Amino acid sequence: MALLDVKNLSISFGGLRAVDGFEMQIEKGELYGLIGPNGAGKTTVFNLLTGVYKPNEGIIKLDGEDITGKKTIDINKAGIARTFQNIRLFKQLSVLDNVKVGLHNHYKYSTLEGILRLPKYKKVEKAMDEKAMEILKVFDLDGEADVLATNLPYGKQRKLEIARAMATEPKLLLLDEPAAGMNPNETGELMETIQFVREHFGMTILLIEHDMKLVSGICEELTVLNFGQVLAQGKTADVLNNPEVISAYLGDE
Ligand SMILES: Nc1ncnc2c1ncn2[C@@H]1O[C@H](COP(=O)(O)OP(=O)(O)OP(=O)(O)O)[C@@H](O)[C@H]1O
Repeated sequence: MALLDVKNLSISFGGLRAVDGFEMQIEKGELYGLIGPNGAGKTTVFNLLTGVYKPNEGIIKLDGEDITGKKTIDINKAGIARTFQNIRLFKQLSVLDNVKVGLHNHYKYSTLEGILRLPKYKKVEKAMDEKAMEILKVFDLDGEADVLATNLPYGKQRKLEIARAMATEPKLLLLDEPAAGMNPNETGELMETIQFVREHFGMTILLIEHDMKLVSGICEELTVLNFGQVLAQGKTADVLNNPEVISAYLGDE
């Protein structure tokens, strides 16, 4: 059974069918790329997978569970976490606190326990600090735990966003253009981070990316979207050599 199984997914905005009959199956542990020209509908697919938009048609199953049309928070609890095209960190919080935000699905105390700083609150906060530090160590960000997120260099902000997503303990990690705005060195490090996350956590990863070096370097499978529809799907090398795919990209220049 595929970890992510999407069938006939569609959404329209006014007269525009932004995503049209979209299908995709991702197996556990796969590193999968979603590519396509600007405006093809890639981010809209992510927004459908994460409950930001409800589809007009179609079914989304995660690990056998129907998550179609559920709220974002419930989809995150079911096991999908994401990062955004424009990094969305809590910029005025510390690196440690950003990761703790991601832990809140799994660590609970009541509002009253929090306001009154009761022993349960203190115990849970301590456990969260320890867990967040553990995650930061894995991402080699523990040295910057107390730094405000806004003061991290760009590449590390991206890494922190991935660390925060991983703190929610997802089954599937969605990365929306992780290399956007990066120089070649930062992109190289990002590729290593993504491969590390896949290997260390056995994570299944779906990423949207325009950087073909990154896509061909780390993705095993690809889906190409064009005008909301799947243009090609399969092994990365085969898809990138597909003449229809090449012409869709040249048409975009
Ligand atoms: N909320 C919305 N309301 C109206 N139109 C929308 C909405 N969201 C997306 N669209 C339209 O749907 C189409 C697909 O947009 P989307 O952002 O998914 O493309 P994309 O493939 O991610 O593009 P890019 O690579 O430039 O980020 C575009 O024409 C966009 O204008």
